[in-house]
Amino acid sequence: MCLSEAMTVHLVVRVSSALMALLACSLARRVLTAHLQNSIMKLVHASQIFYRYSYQLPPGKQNHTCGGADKWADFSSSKELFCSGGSYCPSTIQKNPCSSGHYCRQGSTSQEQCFRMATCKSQSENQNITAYGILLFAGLIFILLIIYNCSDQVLATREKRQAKSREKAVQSVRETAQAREKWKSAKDIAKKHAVGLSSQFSRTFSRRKSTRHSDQLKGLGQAKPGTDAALPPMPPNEQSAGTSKGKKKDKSSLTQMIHAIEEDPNSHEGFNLEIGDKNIKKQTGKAPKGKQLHTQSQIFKYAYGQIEKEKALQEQNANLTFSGVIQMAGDTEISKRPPIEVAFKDLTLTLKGKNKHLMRCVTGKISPGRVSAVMGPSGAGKTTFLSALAGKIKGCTMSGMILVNGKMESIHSYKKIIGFVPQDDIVHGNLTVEENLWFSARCRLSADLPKPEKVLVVERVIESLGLQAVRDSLVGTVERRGISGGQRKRVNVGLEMVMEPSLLILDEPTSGLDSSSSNLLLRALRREALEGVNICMVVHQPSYTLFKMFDDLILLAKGGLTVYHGSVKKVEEYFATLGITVPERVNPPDYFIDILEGIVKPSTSSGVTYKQLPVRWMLHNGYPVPMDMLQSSDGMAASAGENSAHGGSTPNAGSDGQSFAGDFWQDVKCHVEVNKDALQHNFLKSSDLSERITPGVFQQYRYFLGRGGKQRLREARTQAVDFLILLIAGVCLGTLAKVSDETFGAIGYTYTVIAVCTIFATHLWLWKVEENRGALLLLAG
Ligand SMILES: Nc1ncnc2c1ncn2[C@@H]1O[C@H](COP(=O)(O)OP(=O)(O)OP(=O)(O)O)[C@@H](O)[C@H]1O
Repeated sequence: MCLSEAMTVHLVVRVSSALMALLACSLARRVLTAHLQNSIMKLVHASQIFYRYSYQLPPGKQNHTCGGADKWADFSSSKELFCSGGSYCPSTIQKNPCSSGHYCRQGSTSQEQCFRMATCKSQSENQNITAYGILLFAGLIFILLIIYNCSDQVLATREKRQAKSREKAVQSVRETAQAREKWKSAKDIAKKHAVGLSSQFSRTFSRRKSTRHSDQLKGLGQAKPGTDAALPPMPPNEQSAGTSKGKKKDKSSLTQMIHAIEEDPNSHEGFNLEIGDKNIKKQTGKAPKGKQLHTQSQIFKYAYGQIEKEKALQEQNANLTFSGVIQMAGDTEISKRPPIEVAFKDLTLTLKGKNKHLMRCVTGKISPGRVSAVMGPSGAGKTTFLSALAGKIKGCTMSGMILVNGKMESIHSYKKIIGFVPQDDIVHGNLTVEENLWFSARCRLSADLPKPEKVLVVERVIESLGLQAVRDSLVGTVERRGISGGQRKRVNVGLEMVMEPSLLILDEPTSGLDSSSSNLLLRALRREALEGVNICMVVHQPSYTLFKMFDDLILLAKGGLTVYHGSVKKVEEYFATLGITVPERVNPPDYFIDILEGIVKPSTSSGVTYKQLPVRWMLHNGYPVPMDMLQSSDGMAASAGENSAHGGSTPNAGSDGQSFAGDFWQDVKCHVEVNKDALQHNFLKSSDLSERITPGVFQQYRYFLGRGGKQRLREARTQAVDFLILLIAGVCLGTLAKVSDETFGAIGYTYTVIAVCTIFATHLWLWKVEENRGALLLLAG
């Protein structure tokens, strides 16, 4: 009975049942009593879930019953329960050694044939598959080497092709522009000649005409029948057709040309652009939407052609007359964005839970088409002010009003057309400059805008931020050096510019930039303002030239109090009314900020102190002044601004006398409030008034996947090295660790886990070292 049972056991079932039995045995031995074991065994038996093992009789006990197989046995202490490895047991009484070319694992009832390239000596328990291992190892190394060497090539080839078609487009546009210039100058010459000729003709004709006319007059009465004079006068064209055909035809076409030139001296009639927008314009009758353009080269040609045209228009603008400006304003070519004007009245922000004022009684507005600078000492609340404007403030209660386009609407309703550039970088280091901009444009521009138009937007931004030279360069990460810091800052700004915002808010975009880069950036922003964009930015220590490039200034004192808000041109005039004059050769913004910091004592005859400046501004504009501020300005109480600036108490603060539990409770409350705000900010939907339909979630997810793929491909080199290290580690440890049936290679697995952890820990450490190295280099410098 035992034998027949043993012979019917299938290999797979046997292994699984052995595994189950092993686990159960080792556990049961420790935990269960013998009685419990028997009960379980009976249960298992009755359920018929498990098959029994191939059983081998103890040596020398031929008549031994097979009852032992029905009992649980501890595998680790009595191996002989199974047919031992290297032999096979066709019956319970027979044990044969495994022959060469075969292998017999523990508990075998027959010997197994070795695989083709594997070697099996006689009495082998396992086949030797080293050859397979070497092949696999070589194959994996080969694949990793391919990834290491070619991963960059895939993207590089694509980029090269794109760059080529772009170069071609630039070349063609340049040629077109040159040809256009030639055509224009030829036309000018022709025009001059034509005008000369026409005056000559008119003189000759008028002479002849007068002669003929007098002849006609003379001959009217004496004309003989059958002569010309008797006939009614012919229309001039017919006349010319009838008589001196050649000359007169010349004259008429010349006249037409003169008229054409006189009507539109800039027309390029007779001059066909290869893929110029003018041609398309003629077909559609209005500005092209790029729908007809399909190939990359066509799209680039269109974009560059358009940019060239805009440049020419700008050059013309430089010496525009007043009437020219009026014409320009009506020109549909200059696209205007939907305007966003933000007005704020008595804006006060108080930190929840702590009752600390971050900003107080700020009143004013920022307008479309103007560039406003927010300045003030460090910690004055500039970033807080920008965040409040953009509707990004969290953990604060806000009082006062914010009006958008004169209405009480939530700023969130316009979020699709509001760009926000934070202080920290938002670029992706392992994408190129162009890829970063393109991703932002695709996700945030209107979904129905055709691709060529999006390309045009991106190209325009690259051009205006002076990023052409680095457009194909990686932005760079800690591990991989990329573009310079200044260029990186510009890319940050570009990410928001490509979404064509109506309100653009920037937090210190010029920090860390040299004066020429700052100038370039501000010029680009001014160009945006020309399109009606409302620009508001925090700027630190601008040079005088830069300062003069702003339209408006919002000067904040510590505690988020306004000291001045108005035109840049009038700031010195205002401070002069307070008796504060900027000394010679001192940069006005630097001087004002030094005063607000308390570093410089204003040289004033009126005795105004820096603490009084916010109240003076309020009184100057007739704004209501809170009592505590009024008292503080009179020197009767501690200044609210000063308190806030130094992190002290404000209206209801009284933490000094609070117990630890009270403080803790305040902190918890504050934390909850901040999280609540964050949740509301992310999940509460406000109505969309931006009139822009951006790509849907799935479309954006598709773009995101594309970007992710590129990033992974860029990191492929590092990952290939990681896998190579893992592979070698695995081979080494695998060779060292003995794999046996009892442990199921658990030691090998443990080693591998340790190796993986070590490698990742090393990576982390390396990143830290890199970061610190950067910091140390800075310190050393
Ligand atoms: N969420 C907040 N929790 C606690 N304090 C805050 C919070 N937000 C701002 N503050 C405090 O408000 C003050 C103004 O901060 P803000 O970052 O607006 O200053 P800033 O003028 O932009 O400074 P800097 O020029 O140095 O960037 C600081 O004292 C800051 O500690």
